[in-house]
Amino acid sequence: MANVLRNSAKFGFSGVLSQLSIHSRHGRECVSPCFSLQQRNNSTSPKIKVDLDSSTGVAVLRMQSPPVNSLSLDFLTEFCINLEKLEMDRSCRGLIITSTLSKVFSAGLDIMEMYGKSPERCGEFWKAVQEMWLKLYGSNMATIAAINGSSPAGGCLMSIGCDYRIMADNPRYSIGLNETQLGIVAPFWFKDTLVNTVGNRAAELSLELGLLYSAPDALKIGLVDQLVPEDQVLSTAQDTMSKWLAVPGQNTLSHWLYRVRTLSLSHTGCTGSEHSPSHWLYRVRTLSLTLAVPGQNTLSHTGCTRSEHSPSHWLYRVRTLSLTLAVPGQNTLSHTGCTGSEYSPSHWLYRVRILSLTLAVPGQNTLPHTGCTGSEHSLSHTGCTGSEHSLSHWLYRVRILSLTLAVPGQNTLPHTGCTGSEHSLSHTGCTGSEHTLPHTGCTGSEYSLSHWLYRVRTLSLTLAVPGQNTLSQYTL
Ligand SMILES: CCCCCCCCCCC/C=C/C(=O)SCCNC(=O)CCNC(=O)[C@H](O)C(C)(C)COP(=O)(O)OP(=O)(O)OC[C@H]1O[C@@H](n2cnc3c(N)ncnc32)[C@H](O)[C@@H]1OP(=O)(O)O
Repeated sequence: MANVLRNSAKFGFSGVLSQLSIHSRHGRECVSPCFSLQQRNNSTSPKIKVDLDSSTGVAVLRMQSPPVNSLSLDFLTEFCINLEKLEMDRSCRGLIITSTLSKVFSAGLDIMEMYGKSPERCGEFWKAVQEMWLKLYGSNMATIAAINGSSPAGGCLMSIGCDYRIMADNPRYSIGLNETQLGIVAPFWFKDTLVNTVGNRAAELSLELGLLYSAPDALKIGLVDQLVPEDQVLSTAQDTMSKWLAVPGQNTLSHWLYRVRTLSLSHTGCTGSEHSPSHWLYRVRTLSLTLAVPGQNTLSHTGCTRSEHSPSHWLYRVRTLSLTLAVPGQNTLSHTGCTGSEYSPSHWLYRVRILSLTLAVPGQNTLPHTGCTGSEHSLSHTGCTGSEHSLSHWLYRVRILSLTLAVPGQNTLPHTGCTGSEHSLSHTGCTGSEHTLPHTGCTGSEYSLSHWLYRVRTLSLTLAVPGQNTLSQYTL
């Protein structure tokens, strides 16, 4: 193990990944539909065993790949095939994932896959990792991880990709995204999933320090939901599953809406051109930010040359910052107008973020960071042209009006200066069917206004960026 990690470090993960980026530029396709699972599975001995109980509609997926259920390309391929089959089987409503090995749930990504492989193989492997997460996190089944052993890194990702986590109450077992400790950085979508699970601060600490939590500590921070004696992990998962399945429609709207944000902002819906969000998200977020090392040229596009921060510290923050501001098709941080040393990035980014969130006025070009040259943060910039409205007055009204009165398809926001159809749903910039309202199951007039407003509000807050496409929500 140590040798593997040493070799990986010697040859450099970043080298591998930059090779991968070149490969991606030419070969990247949509993750899900184009992913040729069948072609990749060369393994003969099954690494996954699935038992579906047709009376309960619950499947138990057992990982059985000694010594440690590491996530190799073969393993992931088999895992995804099985998941896909279950997903398509309408009789299956719940999925429990566990391990047949003693002491280990999964050791995470197979280190050997990240060492000395061709760019093509790296690309296949990395797609498979993403596919595993997308399928799990986007599953329509209720999913429970029955964690009966250690679950570091990719194993932890697999666990937090599930709806619920039950872990063996054994302090020798650990779980967490420890990549930083290995000298690599957890991709942003690992981070997003962790944030969704344990919250910002715990995720921040966890990622910067590369922490592995013992089972009791994992429970304390909410990384797992329940600890039970080791021999009861599976039975508890089965009991818990029956409760999940008793919730009407649990795996439809509420389940999905919560996840759609993470999924849509990540890299689902990869469909096209070089500047598609997926391309951008993958390359800029993962590559630039993962490979960024202060003092080296990788961060030069951010204008940041400071070396006083440790990489993990920096990477975590830069990643968050860039994710917040990145605008596809533009240079990530330059559009913030941060051109000199007078503002540290954190200073600037904090302000930009607050300003964007508070001053943005739908339908107007309120905070085009690119064009801000001086007086841009004055009140007039908000579109408020007279002294009769104080800033707080304006912001209060706009915010309330925007959120409360918006009725899709109508021009309910004149106060904001919107003059056309821009407050119809299309205003959200949804360009594909995946981000449209039907996605929520809401199809029109059968819903009352309050029903609608509730959904619109959630959707608007979640997806809508006036005048921009949905995925640039991270500009907020
Ligand atoms: C191609 C794309 C390149 C992208 C590069 C950029 C990177 C981007 C970021 C990627 C994010 C990474 C996510 C990951 O998951 S990285 C993997 C991290 N995993 C770990 O740190 C776990 C390491 N393992 C352990 O801690 C222990 O093994 C464990 C607690 C799981 C079990 O302990 P136990 O004592 O029971 O077993 P051993 O340690 O003795 O191990 C037994 C054998 O298994 C081998 N092993 C262990 N882990 C792995 C692994 N992850 N991959 C491959 N092999 C593994 C170990 O070497 C032992 O083998 P030998 O018996 O032959 O020595």
